[in-house]
Amino acid sequence: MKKPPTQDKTDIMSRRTKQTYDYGQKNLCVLLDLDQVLADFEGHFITKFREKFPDDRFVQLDERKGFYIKDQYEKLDRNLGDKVRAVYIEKGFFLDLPEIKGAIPAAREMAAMDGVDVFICSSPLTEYQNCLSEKFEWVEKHLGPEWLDRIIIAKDKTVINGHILIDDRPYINGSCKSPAWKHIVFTAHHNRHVEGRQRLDNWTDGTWRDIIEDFKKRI
Ligand SMILES: O=c1ccn([C@@H]2O[C@H](COP(=O)(O)O)[C@@H](O)[C@H]2O)c(=O)[nH]1
Ligand SMILES: [Mg+2]
Repeated sequence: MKKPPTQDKTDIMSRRTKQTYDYGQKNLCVLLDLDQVLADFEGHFITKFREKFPDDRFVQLDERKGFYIKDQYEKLDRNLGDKVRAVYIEKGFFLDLPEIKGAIPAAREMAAMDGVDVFICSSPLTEYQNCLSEKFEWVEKHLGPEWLDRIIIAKDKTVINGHILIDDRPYINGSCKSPAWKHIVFTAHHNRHVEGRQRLDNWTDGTWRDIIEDFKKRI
């Protein structure tokens, strides 16, 4: 465990988070996914897809099934896969994602809670050219520049340390077979068929506070 700093309060890491030092207490480390947890990827996708391809078939939100939109559209028509991709790799797509209702005030309140550190943990598209910088811009625009130091970009979230990962992707696999975090599934249309998982359904009914308080007691 890290030793407490001697006197240098300008140490950059101690400014970034309510850092856990070896004072015999521990902060709960919460990892928040970005797309479909803080930012409405699916809703924005449909709007943009219908604008760009008004004559094509599309999948209504309440008919979504499976994590990747592209996979479901390709089942409708195999030519739709490239059109789906064209929508979300376009410049501005990630920057213009609307907020998931209540996510921003909840993230701010969570980060201000005693004994809680919050990070944003997001996977980039492999076609990262617009997506990567726009994820940072989105966080700066919606949460503020002080949150830029809390962004973790990882293709493989299983190797990231933390106590809780709140993420809409129902199955998160990677090279670490027993990740440090407990996965709380953030409910989305595409994952509502998945059973037997601890969930957070929304940011508006206050249940996120109960989850955080419960985990604070367990660490
Ligand atoms: O249908 C799709 C296609 C791509 N994505 C992308 O996957 C990652 C997931 O990111 P998280 O921040 O971990 O949610 C991201 O690059 C999306 O653009 C998707 O979510 N759905
Ligand atoms: Mg997501």
